[in-house]
Amino acid sequence: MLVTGGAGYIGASVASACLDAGHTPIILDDLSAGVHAFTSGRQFFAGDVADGAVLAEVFAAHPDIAAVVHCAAQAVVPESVAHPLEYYHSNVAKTVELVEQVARHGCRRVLVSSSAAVYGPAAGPAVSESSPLAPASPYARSKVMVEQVLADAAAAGVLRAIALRYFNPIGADPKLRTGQQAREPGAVLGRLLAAQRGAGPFIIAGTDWPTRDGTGLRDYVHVWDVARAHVRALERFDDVPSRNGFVAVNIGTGAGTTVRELIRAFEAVTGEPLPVREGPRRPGDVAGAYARVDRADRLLHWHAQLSVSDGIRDTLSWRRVRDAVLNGARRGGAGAAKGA
Ligand SMILES: O=c1ccn([C@@H]2O[C@H](COP(=O)(O)OP(=O)(O)O[C@H]3O[C@H](CO)[C@H](O)[C@H](O)[C@H]3O)[C@@H](O)[C@H]2O)c(=O)[nH]1
Repeated sequence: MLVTGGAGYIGASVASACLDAGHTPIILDDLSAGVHAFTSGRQFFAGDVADGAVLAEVFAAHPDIAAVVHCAAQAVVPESVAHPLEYYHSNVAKTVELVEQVARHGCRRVLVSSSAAVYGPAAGPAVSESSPLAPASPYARSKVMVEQVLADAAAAGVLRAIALRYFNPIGADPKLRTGQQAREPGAVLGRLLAAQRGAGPFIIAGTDWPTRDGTGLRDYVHVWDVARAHVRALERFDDVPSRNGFVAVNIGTGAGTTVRELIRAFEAVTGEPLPVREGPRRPGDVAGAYARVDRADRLLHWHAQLSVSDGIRDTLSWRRVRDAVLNGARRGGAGAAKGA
């Protein structure tokens, strides 16, 4: 299968999970956010998902591509607020181009990255796929639009599509082939890592949320479970019932973790107390939600197997090898991909 964004955090994990399951991923990535080291030993085409010439080259070399896993996207919420047109162009317009091209090359299965960000804050705390959509940023709206584009194309018989709505992915490939590209990602686990290495206390962003301990609640799902969900969806693609050829599926653990619980889990994994301070809410933040995951279970025969502690442990392990992997000095852990 073709994996767009296959040199990024999630796409590279998907490519690894495909390899481990015996499916050869073909990676298409423009390396704007992805890293070249994650394509090491894998079939890789450098280019834009909307570039017809590159896609023609990909399909000429691999006419048997049965499905496209479309992970390439811009995904930084504040950046999307500052540069909405860039986000709609990259995420929506280029998806339209990609889908037209791949259908022209005879490939009619698309698995696309979507996000829990499509749901409104009022949908929580447990959100199912039929909870109301109320995307709160250009990034989130671009994901809703991508789903709509695919649903309409599916209804017209152009293709069939499955959208996976990820909750909060954490962790790294347990074999440490890939992980977060950034040294200290902006999301909460990156802030915990920064506090652990002495960059000042971790600030809890709000203690007056309507949750069991007053702190924000999220459904942290291990990126390897997320990657496995893609493999399941690809393997079951033609058996997944859908309305008019399109279906959206939540990818989460089905359980919420508060910030205080996350801190305790982090301290349990490291065995050290973490410097923590209570602070105000972040602007635009929400209390949060967790996924209802019965549809993933029913349609994909998938459920998360790894815990939040596993995600923390793999994040810490990844931090130790990250520089060596990105510099090409280390090609993942045991069982790293050999040339595909
Ligand atoms: O220093 C911090 C950072 C985060 N938090 C809390 O940790 C939880 C998780 O925060 P994240 O920023 O990790 O996750 P969000 O769900 O808020 O945001 C994530 O999902 C968004 C889409 O919904 C975007 O993709 C965003 O980039 C990504 O981080 C929240 O309760 C937040 O308030 C803190 O207490 N302190």
